[in-house]
Amino acid sequence: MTILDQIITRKKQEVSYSKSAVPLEQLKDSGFFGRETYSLKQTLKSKSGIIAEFKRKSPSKGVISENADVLDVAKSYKTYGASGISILTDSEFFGGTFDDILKVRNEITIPILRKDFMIDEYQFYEAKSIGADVVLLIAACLSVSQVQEFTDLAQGLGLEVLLEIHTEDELAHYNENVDLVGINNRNLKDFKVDLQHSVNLKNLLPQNTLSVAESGIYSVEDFRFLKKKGFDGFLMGEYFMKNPGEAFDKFINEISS
Ligand SMILES: O=P(O)(O)OC[C@@H](O)[C@@H](O)c1c[nH]c2ccccc12
Repeated sequence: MTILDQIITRKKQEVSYSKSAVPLEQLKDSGFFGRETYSLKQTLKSKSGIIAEFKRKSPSKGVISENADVLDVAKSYKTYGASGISILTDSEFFGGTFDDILKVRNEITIPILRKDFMIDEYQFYEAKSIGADVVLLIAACLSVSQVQEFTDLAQGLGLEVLLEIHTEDELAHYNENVDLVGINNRNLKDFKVDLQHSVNLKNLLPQNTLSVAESGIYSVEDFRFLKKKGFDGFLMGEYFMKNPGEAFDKFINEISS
C-alpha cells in the first residue's frame, strides 16, 4: 500500500465522520460559505507567482515546524508578496486543521488554497465554508470523470481549481475548464523530486495553460530555472516553513534583485 493509498483510506473515514457530524445543509449555512472568493489566477500574474505553504509536517519530511503560528506566518507571506497561501487541512499526515484557514481568513486578502485530498463532494462545500478560494484536485487519486464533476462543483461555488498531475498518463485528467494545472516535482509514491521531469510534462500542456510548479523548490536557482521554462506559479512549503517568518522575506528579496 503506497502512502497515497493510506491517506485516501483514512480520508474516506474522516469525510464520512464529518458528514454525520455536520450535515451538508448545515454546512451551507455556516462560516464563510456566502463570501466572494479571491482569484489566484489573477494574483499569480500581479504578484511574485509564489504560492507559499503553511505545513507543520509531511510524510516525506516528518516534522518541519511544529510550533509555527499560522497567523504570523500567513501575514508575513502576504506582506512580502505571496500570490497566494496554501494551507494544509489534513491533520493525520500533515498536522493541519480547518482552524488554520478559519483563523487567517479575515486577516488575509490574498487567495487561500485549501490543500487536502479531495475525494467527495462534501469537501468542496466544507472548503467554501472555512474560507478557501482554491481547491486542489490530485489526478493520482481521482478518475477523469471525477475531475470533471468536481471542477464543475467547485467553480459553481466560486472556487478555483488547481489540478495536480505528475505523470504523462495523468494528462488524460486535464480538461480546459480547470483554472490552473500544477505539476508536482515530487512523486507522491516514492517522494523523488525531479524538476526537469516537470518541465517536460509542462511542454505537453496546451500553450496558454496557467501552470504551477509544485514541491522541492529549495533555492533561487530552482525558482529561476522553472520561471525561465515558463511556469506561472511556484508552490513552495518546506523551504519557507523551516525558517518561518524569515525565509520568505529573504527569498523575495533575492528573486527581485
Ligand atoms: O514543501 P515543498 O516541497 O515545497 O512542497 C509544497 C507542496 O508542493 C507540497 O506540499 C504538495 C504538493 N502536492 C501535494 C499534495 C498533497 C499534499 C502536499 C502536496
